This record gives sequence, structure tokens and C-alpha cells, in this order.
Amino acid sequence: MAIRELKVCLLGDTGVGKSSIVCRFVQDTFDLNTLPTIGASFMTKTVSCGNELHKFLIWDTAGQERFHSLAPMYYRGSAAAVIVYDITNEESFYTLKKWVKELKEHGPENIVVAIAGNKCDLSDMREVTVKDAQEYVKFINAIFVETSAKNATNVGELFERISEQIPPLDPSQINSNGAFKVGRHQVRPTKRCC
Ligand SMILES: Nc1nc2c(ncn2[C@@H]2O[C@H](COP(=O)(O)OP(=O)(O)OP(=O)(O)O)[C@@H](O)[C@H]2O)c(=O)[nH]1
Repeated sequence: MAIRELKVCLLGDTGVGKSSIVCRFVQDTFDLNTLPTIGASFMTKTVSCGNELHKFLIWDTAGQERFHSLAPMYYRGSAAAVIVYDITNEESFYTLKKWVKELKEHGPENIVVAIAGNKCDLSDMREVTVKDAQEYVKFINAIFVETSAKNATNVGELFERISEQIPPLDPSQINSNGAFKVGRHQVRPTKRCC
């Protein structure tokens, strides 16, 4: 089975739950008292998709404005970007739109974009309706799911949907040992933390 390394970055306002989504996906854990990410953190997880194994190299970026200028390092060469907003915070939905614009202008041409409306366990405090989010996402032609890192709602599905959107490898790109030849999306991780 071919193993493909796919760089994925998470973008979005501070506090929307990017690190929590990654921790839920990779470790199946959740912490109510997280600290803001400094710079970025890195984790990996491998999932199967059809005849391939997708090894996600996940860069969880810091949402604080002072780290904004670092973001291109993480979305450059990414096969997919997950842009997260908090359904209880309308401001974070505006920030999401800025990230979509930045990716369109400066991101990789064929990047798969997934929008995650996180904290859907707090729907009684909702400020962004599903309808508004769906209309916007349809307009930009992206994947959309509402997630709860807390309750584990749709977190696995989010990455499954991304996997499904990555075009399968051309057989000529696979070595006889099943490994994927080094390609545009492959990166060498340099640090590991959560
Ligand atoms: N109720 C609820 N709280 C959540 C959820 N996801 C994250 N949180 C909480 O939201 C806060 C911020 O979560 P983080 O994962 O640190 O947010 P972040 O987007 O990584 O923030 P930065 O690192 O500053 O960019 C923490 O207190 C989390 O416990 C969720 O799905 N539901």
C-alpha cells in the first residue's frame, strides 16, 4: 500500500480550538485549560484511504495576531488547510474569511480547503448559523463540517473528507516498495510537540 505524506496546516483565530481539534484527532484527548500555541506545533497521524495510506503531517499554527507572519511557512507546500472558526464567536468567522483570501492569493494552487465550525457542543451560544456558513462555503467550494473537539463530534470525519479530496496517486508515482516518490507535498518535519 502506498504511503503518502501530506502536509496539512490549521489556521484561524486564537482560541477557536485548532490545537484541541488536532489533539482530539491524533490522541483522542481534550483539555479545557489549554495554553495558546506559540509559533506552531507539529503532530502526525496516518489514516487509510482507498488503496493508500495518508500520513498527515499536521502543523497547528498559532492564532494570535503576532504570529500571523509565520503562517506562510506552514501553508506553503500544504496539500490541505483546515481553517477553523468558533461557532459562538462571529468575529472568528470574519477572520476565517481573511484566511481564505490569503490562501487564495498566496497559498498552493491546488490546496484542499476545509472549514471547521468548532465548539458545536455550545450551540445554545451560537453566533454563526449553519446556513450562513454553508452559503459561504458553497461560494468558495470548500469542505465544511461543524466540529466539537470536546465531544469528538466530526473531528475524524473532517480529516476523512480531506483524504477523500486528495486525488489518488498515479501508479507511475509509486515505487516498487509501495512508498510514494518525493513530491511537492512532502516535507521533512523538524520538531514535534503538542
Ligand atoms: N466547549 C468547547 N471548548 C473547546 C472546544 N475546542 C476547544 N475548546 C476550548 O477552547 C479553548 C481554546 O482552545 P485551543 O485549542 O487552545 O485554541 P487554538 O485555536 O489552538 O488557540 P491558539 O493556540 O491561541 O491559536 C480551550 O479552553 C479549549 O478547551 C470545543 O469543541 N468545545
